[in-house]
Amino acid sequence: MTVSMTARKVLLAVFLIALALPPFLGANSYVLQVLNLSFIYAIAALGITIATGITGLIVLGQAALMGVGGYSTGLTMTVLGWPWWLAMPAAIVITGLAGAGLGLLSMRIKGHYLAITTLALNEIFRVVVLNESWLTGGPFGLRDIPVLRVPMLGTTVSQQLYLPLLIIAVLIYALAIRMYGTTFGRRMRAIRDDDLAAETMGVNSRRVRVLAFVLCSIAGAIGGSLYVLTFGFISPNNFALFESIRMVLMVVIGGLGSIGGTFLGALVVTGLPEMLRGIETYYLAAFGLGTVVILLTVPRGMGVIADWVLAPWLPEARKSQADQPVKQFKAEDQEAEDARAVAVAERLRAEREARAKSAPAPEARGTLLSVENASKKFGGVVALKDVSFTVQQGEILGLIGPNGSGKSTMINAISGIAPITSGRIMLEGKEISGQPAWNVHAAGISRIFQNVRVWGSMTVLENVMIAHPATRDLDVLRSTFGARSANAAEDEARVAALEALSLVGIRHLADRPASDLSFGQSRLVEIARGIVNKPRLLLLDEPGAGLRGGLILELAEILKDLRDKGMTILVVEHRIKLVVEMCDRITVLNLGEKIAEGSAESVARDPVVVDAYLGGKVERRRPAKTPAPDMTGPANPITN
Ligand SMILES: Nc1ncnc2c1ncn2[C@@H]1O[C@H](COP(=O)(O)OP(=O)(O)OP(=O)(O)O)[C@@H](O)[C@H]1O
Repeated sequence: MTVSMTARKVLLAVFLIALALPPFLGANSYVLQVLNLSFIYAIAALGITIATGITGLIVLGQAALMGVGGYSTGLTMTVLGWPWWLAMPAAIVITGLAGAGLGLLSMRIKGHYLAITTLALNEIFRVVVLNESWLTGGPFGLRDIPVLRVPMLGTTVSQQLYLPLLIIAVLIYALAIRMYGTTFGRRMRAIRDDDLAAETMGVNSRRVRVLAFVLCSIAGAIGGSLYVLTFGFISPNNFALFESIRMVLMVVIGGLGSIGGTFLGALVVTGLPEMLRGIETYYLAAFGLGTVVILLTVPRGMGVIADWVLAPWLPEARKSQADQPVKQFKAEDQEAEDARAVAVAERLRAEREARAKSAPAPEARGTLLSVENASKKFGGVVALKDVSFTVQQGEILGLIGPNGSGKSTMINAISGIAPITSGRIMLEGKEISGQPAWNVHAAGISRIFQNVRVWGSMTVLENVMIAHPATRDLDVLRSTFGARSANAAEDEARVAALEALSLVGIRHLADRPASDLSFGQSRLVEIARGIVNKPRLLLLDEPGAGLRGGLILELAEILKDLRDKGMTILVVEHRIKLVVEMCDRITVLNLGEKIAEGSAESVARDPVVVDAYLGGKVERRRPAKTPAPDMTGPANPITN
């Protein structure tokens, strides 16, 4: 049974109203204090969800960032005498700067090493606070910090601050959910799913990583500030390693990456141990056991419930993940997919033939890309050696060669993910070698990879929208707060993405999570993603690998269609029949060196090429003056 989106909105409203009621139902100060604490931790733990759950950067030192926020607030209020409304923004800026430093560090330190570095933050914070006691009060902490008061809301501090804390937490969570579905959220998720693919599709991973850490720190700072303003006292113990682990637990119980789940996780991790205090010494053991049972039985944690309720505000992929299990691709789906591919191929062919009758395809118009004496070494391995060739405007150039000849290395070098060791790569006279992948993409070069690399946690539409230039430079504030320019850019990217999906015949899959797709469909998503920015040069690394039947036909027709529309294409492909059918010219590599180039026919005649494919056996197999082999027939050694 599916429950309507309106019903879910009502459910959320009921939940929030129920959460607002305790002070009005006469809940005692202790209960309110525990709930206040859980709202504060919910805000701080959201930082971990943003950095770790959404962007994939493991943060194990959130309590330290919370501590920086807490101490900054406490010190500016006690030493400088600032009011809370000045102290809190100052704390956010100070902690945000610390986060930016962490982000810069994350460019050099990756994965588990980064996790260990953030873990060390806890210890660094503890040692600094303990040793600089002239400023921080050392082990005794800071006392008598003025707490916030809202007299009209009750007599005790916990009563007075209950509603403000709840409202602040709900607002911050609403902003985070909004950010998740906009361009910045998409870029974060793309980096988590596959950072290399993200970079080649124009995502500036450095900027996104730094911003993810800054947002994580801001959440920590707000949590730390509110802690100080609620309790009026802090000591190093309030922000120790144990607190970091507790916040990680909130995020994990909440279902890693689920924003709503983190809120529920914070309520459970803060509240449940207090409820279990009745069993005295065993309460923490019981809590630990309960956590393990939750994680074993519901690996997506409380995110299952939270995402289901919040579905009206979540992007389609998360929504459908919350509603139904991943769809398995079956044999009958494959048949339908094949029939669809053949139909698209026939449509494109008919359109192309009609175009050819009314107007001839544009001629090649000068050099678009020139590779000049490019060499690439991996330690002692020379993958490319002094390779030079050009790609002419509007042509399809095939790059072929036996296994290990350097084809993928060349594509990687052009697309900016594996810079050449020497030589130059020029795009219309401007050097692009040495540029990061996102700048190469912005210059007008798109690529698809040898192995399919779609972002599985996003919808097909989101996958394609990321690569559109309209949203590339939108900052987090403009896109989250829905500035008019940001909304217009989103609309432009959405329309272009749907057009690209139509062109490759899979518009009907736009709202499906990419993880649900077959291999062939994922390949088509990659092509749509590669062409949505209308690149000047499209690089394809074995686009036919793993495809068969109708999809191969469809691929060949799509590429010819793009070429007819003026797109320049450089394609690496092992299926020589496909290369011969599609390409205007062919360049051949062997052992990292260029050994031939020209038309399919001239390349096929070249004994050096045949020799490279047969590994030196050509002379024994074929007399020197035999006619050129038929590139499309099985007798040709290159085609087999
Ligand atoms: N990251 C790397 N580290 C070390 N050596 C590498 C790396 N990438 C490629 N090579 C080496 O460079 C050479 C060229 O590899 P490359 O993948 O470019 O060849 P290819 O022509 O694309 O092969 P295939 O057709 O099998 O994909 C090979 O000897 C390969 O082992």
